[in-house]
Amino acid sequence: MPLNCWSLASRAPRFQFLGQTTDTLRHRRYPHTQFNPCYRFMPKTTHHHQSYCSLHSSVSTSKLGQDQATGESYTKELEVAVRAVQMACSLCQKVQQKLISKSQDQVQAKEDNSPVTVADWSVQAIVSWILCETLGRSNVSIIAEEDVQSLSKTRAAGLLETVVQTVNSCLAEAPLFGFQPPEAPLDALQVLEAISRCSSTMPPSSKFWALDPVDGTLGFVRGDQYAVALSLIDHGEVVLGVLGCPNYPMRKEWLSYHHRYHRIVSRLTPPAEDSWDKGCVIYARKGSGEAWMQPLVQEGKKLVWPNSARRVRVSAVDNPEMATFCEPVEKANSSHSFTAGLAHSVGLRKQPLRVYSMVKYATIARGDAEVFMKFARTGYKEKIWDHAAGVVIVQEAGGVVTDAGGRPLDFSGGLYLQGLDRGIIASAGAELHERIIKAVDASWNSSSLGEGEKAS
Ligand SMILES: Nc1ncnc2c1ncn2[C@@H]1O[C@H](COP(=O)(O)OS(=O)(=O)O)[C@@H](OP(=O)(O)O)[C@H]1O
Ligand SMILES: [Mg+2]
Ligand SMILES: [Mg+2]
Ligand SMILES: [Mg+2]
Repeated sequence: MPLNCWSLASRAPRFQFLGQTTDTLRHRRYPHTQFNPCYRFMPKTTHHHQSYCSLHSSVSTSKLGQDQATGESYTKELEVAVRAVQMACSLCQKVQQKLISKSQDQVQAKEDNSPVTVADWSVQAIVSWILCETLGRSNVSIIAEEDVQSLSKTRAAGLLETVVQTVNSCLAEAPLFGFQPPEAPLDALQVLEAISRCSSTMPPSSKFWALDPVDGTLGFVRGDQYAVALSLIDHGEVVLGVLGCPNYPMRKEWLSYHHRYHRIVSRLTPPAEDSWDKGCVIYARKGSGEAWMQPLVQEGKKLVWPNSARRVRVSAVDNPEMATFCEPVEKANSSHSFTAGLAHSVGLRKQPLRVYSMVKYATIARGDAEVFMKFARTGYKEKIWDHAAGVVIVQEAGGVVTDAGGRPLDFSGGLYLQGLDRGIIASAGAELHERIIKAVDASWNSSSLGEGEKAS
C-alpha cells in the first residue's frame, strides 16, 4: 500500500515514513540560520519594515541576462511576493478550518468537475490587489487559474458575498504583513475586478506573474496538503518562485501533531498551539543558488522581515534503494502504474509518497524526498502555474527538473508548458535523474502508455 503519510485526513499510521526519512535529515548540509539572503541584496530603503504601498518606485524592466549578472534584481518583487503569499496562507488556514468543521457548501464544481472554493477566488483577489497596489498597476500582469464566470451569476450572490467578506477581513490584516489596507472595504465589483484582471490568456507583457491561488484544491477541501503558488516569469524564464505550504510544518516531524492525526495517535503530546510552526513559505530567486524557508506568520502576529528564514537544500541521497519518490494522490492526474514500473526498474524500493499539490516540489527542495514524477494522460496540457514556482525552488535548492526527454520545462508559451515530452521529473541529484530518464526510455514503448491513456 502506498504511504500517503502526508495525508492529514488519512487514517494510516505514519511512523513508518517518519522513521524512513530521518536518514535524509542527517544529510542536511545547511543548519538553521537567522540570515536571510534578501536582506543582503535589499536596497537601503527596504531594509526597514515599511509598507510597500508607499514604494511606488519603478519596477525593474531590465532583461533577464542583466538581472542575473547583477544579482540585484527582483529583490522588491520577491519580498512583496513572500509577504503576499504569507497573507494568502493565513486566509486559507481560516477557510480550511471552517470547511473542515462545518459544511462543504463553499465548495463548487467547475465545468471540468474540479473543485473551486471561496479560498481560491479570495486568494486570487488579494494577491492581485496587493501586487497591483504595491508594484503599480501598470507594471503588473498576472496569469492565474480562476475566472469570475460562475461567481458573477445571480444564483451565486451568496457565494460572492462570502468571497467579498473573506477578502476584506484578510485585507484588514494587511498591516501585519507590511501592506497598507484599502481605504475602504472593497465592494463586490472591485473584488470581481481584482480576480478577473488575472487573465488566463497570455498577458501582453513579457514579464508576468503566474498564480495558482490554491494548488491541490482537492487536498484543501479534504483538510490535507495544498499550496499557494506565485512565480514571476520574465522573457520565458521563471525568475522567482514562492510556495506557501500551510500544512507542511517547518519540521517534518511535526506533521504528527496536526489536528486529525493527533486524535488517532494520542500518545503524542503536541507542543502548545503557538510554539510550533504548522506551515512554511519556501522561496527562491533564479541564479541565486539558494532556496529559503520561513515559518508562516502565526495568527494576529506581525511578519518581521527578514524573519527566521533558513536555507533549504535537496537530499544528498543518491542510492535509489534509500530514495523516496513522490507523486500526485489522484491517479487520474498521473499514472501510478507507470511510475510503479519505473520505480521498480530504477531500484526505488520505498513506497511512493502521495502528496497533493506543489508541496511535492517542496518535499524535494527540503530534502524530505528525492524524486517527484508526474505522467499525466495523453492530451493533458500542463499549466504553467502548476509548476513554475516549484521548479525554480527545486533548482535553486540544488535539484534537477526536466521533462522525460531531459529538457528543461518551457514556460515561454503562455498558459501551458510548451512541448512537454511525456512527463515531469524532479530529482535531488543528476545521477538519480539520469537513471529515471533512461528507465522512461526503456519502458515507454514496451508499456501501453505510448499509445493511449497514461493515467490509470
Ligand atoms: N487530468 C489531469 N491530469 C493532470 N493534472 C491535472 C488534471 N486535472 C487537473 N490537473 C491539475 O493537477 C493539479 C493538482 O495536481 P496534483 O499533483 O496536486 O494532483 S493530486 O491532487 O495530488 O492528485 C490541479 O491543480 P489545482 O486545480 O490548482 O488543484 C490541476 O491543475
Ligand atoms: Mg494547480
Ligand atoms: Mg488551483
Ligand atoms: Mg483547480
